[in-house]
Amino acid sequence: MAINWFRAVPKLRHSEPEFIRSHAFSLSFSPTKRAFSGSGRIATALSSSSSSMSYEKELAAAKKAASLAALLCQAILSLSDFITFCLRVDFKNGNPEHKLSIESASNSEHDNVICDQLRMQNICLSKTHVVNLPILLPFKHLLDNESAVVFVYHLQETESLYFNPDCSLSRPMANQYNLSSQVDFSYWFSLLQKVQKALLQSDVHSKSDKSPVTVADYGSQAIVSLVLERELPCESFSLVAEEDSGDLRKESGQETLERIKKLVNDTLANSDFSSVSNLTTEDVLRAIDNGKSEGGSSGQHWVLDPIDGTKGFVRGDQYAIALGLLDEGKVVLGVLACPNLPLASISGNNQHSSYDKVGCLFFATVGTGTYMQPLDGSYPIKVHVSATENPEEASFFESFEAAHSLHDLSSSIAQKLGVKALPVRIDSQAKYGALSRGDGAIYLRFPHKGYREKIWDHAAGCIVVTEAGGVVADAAGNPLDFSKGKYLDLDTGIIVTNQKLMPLLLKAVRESLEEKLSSL
Ligand SMILES: Nc1ncnc2c1ncn2[C@@H]1O[C@H](COP(=O)(O)O)[C@@H](OP(=O)(O)O)[C@H]1O
Ligand SMILES: [Mg+2]
Repeated sequence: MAINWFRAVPKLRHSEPEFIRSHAFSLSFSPTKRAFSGSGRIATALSSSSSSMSYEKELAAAKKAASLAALLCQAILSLSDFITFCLRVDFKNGNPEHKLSIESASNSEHDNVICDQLRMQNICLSKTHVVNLPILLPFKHLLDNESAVVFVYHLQETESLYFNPDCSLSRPMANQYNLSSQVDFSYWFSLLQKVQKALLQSDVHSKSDKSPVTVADYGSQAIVSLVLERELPCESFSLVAEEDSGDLRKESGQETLERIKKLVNDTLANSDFSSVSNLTTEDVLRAIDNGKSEGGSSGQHWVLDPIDGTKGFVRGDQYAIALGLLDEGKVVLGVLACPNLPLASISGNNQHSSYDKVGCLFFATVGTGTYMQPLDGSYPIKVHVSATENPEEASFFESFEAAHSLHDLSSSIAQKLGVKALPVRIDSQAKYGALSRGDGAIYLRFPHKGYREKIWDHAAGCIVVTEAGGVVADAAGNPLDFSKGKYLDLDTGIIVTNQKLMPLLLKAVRESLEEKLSSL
């Protein structure tokens, strides 16, 4: 037996990972632990190199797939015929009921509906106007709220205007437009009052079928599915992914489907996969539907969120293409492409970075650590979570969207820990990526009651953080269980930090949850 092993080694290094799992080491290789058991020189050598040897090829394929999908998403964001304008009003008190969000794509009904409504209000708000206007909006008076954030998009430009209760503008907008709190907002006040009325009267926000995010979501899923299938030909290819082709197969989905096909073909044509680029709509639909698997505790399953943080994507903020690999129910590989994440730290304490370089790829395989590589393809570096033992120095991450996580609860936990920095609120699993390189030390996620977390929202992020030395757990301190199908069965929430801070964090979480319960 030992001689057989010895002979198999050089061959296995270049052979299919499936072959390793199913045949050669059936007696000595544990698929669950991903390790070789046995004794002596050969077994030791094998066990020390087993994970990198087994997942090398999968990782290379996953990196290619995620990078290409990221390229596609960026291309979509830069297409003028998709995002002509998008006005979003978001209230800082975090109450989702008070949220008004309008996302629009040019040449679509949305623009026309909004423009018609505005015309009826005697406002001529052409696309050019929207682009050039720094929309100054003292929403405090308009909606009797604490403060508001307005986002105006055009092509790749994104401006964020922060209005304080005293109607002054927060930086950097004030600087950028050379404005000060002395500016007379009265003209804008009346204009925007009318705009808001018009927007509320229109029902555009319910018609989102042609939005760029739809095309990007499907396109990204199709690309990842095609690349993985091509790179890792294997009979039992299984993909658990967020989207399915149901809506695209309907009559109403045909225009969107054509757009997706074109973008997917264009993206592949400009890549190593140019030979796959003449896809028909049926090819695209089939690639999307590859993601119908349910996952589970046996075998291998790829887990994909084609655009995680869709709200951030539309806002022009953070989003991620997240790809994980489950093997016997455990996450063994993860890749996160974060096209908008600065290469420099985004911790609450980093006041100085200009964030001019963005786009990061994080990747990890079990037992080999986590790496971050700029999306432009330059060299990867090994990353580690923050080593801080002092919660006062730790800044923490949470969802940008208050509807996705209870900000009040996080704030109570942070207060108990003595965290001084303000929360860093960003969308998507970019939080896991940022945490893995030590930008902050804690990530807190407490969904509203009844919400069930999905595996594609955490699989890649989880291994990226754990391989960088962090711990990902539910609110009771249990590791996340990815073996139950599409959903994670969780105790209350998800908390992430380094090993030293975890006991303190768990204590603060327990106390805050008890207080919350007793106040009900
Ligand atoms: N009510 C809710 N509570 C918690 N998470 C939610 C939610 N509604 C949607 N989500 C999930 O939150 C993800 C985004 O996470 P984050 O808040 O960290 O950006 C979404 O991923 P998608 O954007 O891929 O749909 C979605 O799966
Ligand atoms: Mg998601």
